[in-house]
Amino acid sequence: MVNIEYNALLSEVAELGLKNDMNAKSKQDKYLNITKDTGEFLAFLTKASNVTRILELGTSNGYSTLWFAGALPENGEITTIERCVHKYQQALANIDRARLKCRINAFNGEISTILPKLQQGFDLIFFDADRSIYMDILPLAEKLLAPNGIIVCDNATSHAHELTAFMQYFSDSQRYTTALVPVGKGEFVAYRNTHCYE
Ligand SMILES: C[S@@+](CC[C@H](N)C(=O)[O-])C[C@H]1O[C@@H](n2cnc3c(N)ncnc32)[C@H](O)[C@@H]1O
Repeated sequence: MVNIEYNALLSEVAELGLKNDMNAKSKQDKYLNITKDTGEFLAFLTKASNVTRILELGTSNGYSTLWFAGALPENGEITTIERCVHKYQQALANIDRARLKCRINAFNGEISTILPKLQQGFDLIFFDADRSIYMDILPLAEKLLAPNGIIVCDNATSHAHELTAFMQYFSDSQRYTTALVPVGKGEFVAYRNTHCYE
């Protein structure tokens, strides 16, 4: 898909997301998409860091998946996990429309159940799901992260109080270089310095 059509698709998915969230009866029904400038930041990070394997926790309707996938090279792949069937199906439909060349492995299920089944070596792991499980799944996520891999966590300023322990874990570790990027709802990034799986 050429750039101009791809941008139009991204705008359409974002707009439908906003409309959906305005009419949603509960938080579970909301798509809660990343902001457009967050998408631009994620695409920039993917390209500038030569990322080829991405793991996304929290697909929703696939808006952030499309930002990542559009920035991946043809041999790239993104694995994304969503537990809500309706959102997962919506994501599949959006991904289908994008006619992407890279591989997209979309899973419908619980993050904690699916993570142990994945192959190690993700260059980037994006956290955008239920924040209360992040500390529990951290050991599994670290196992899956490639040497010199990057962790990105959304809502780092909008819900900073819920992410204190998570961000502190990386900031206190010699093995990571971290930054809080003031884009969208706040993107916390942690770069793994060394070649170690612990
Ligand atoms: C903030 S939304 C993700 C938005 C998406 N990244 C985007 O920007 O388009 C969080 C999603 O994670 C899903 N989710 C939350 N906790 C989960 C879990 N433990 N396992 C699987 N999916 C989960 C929710 O159903 C919700 O759709």
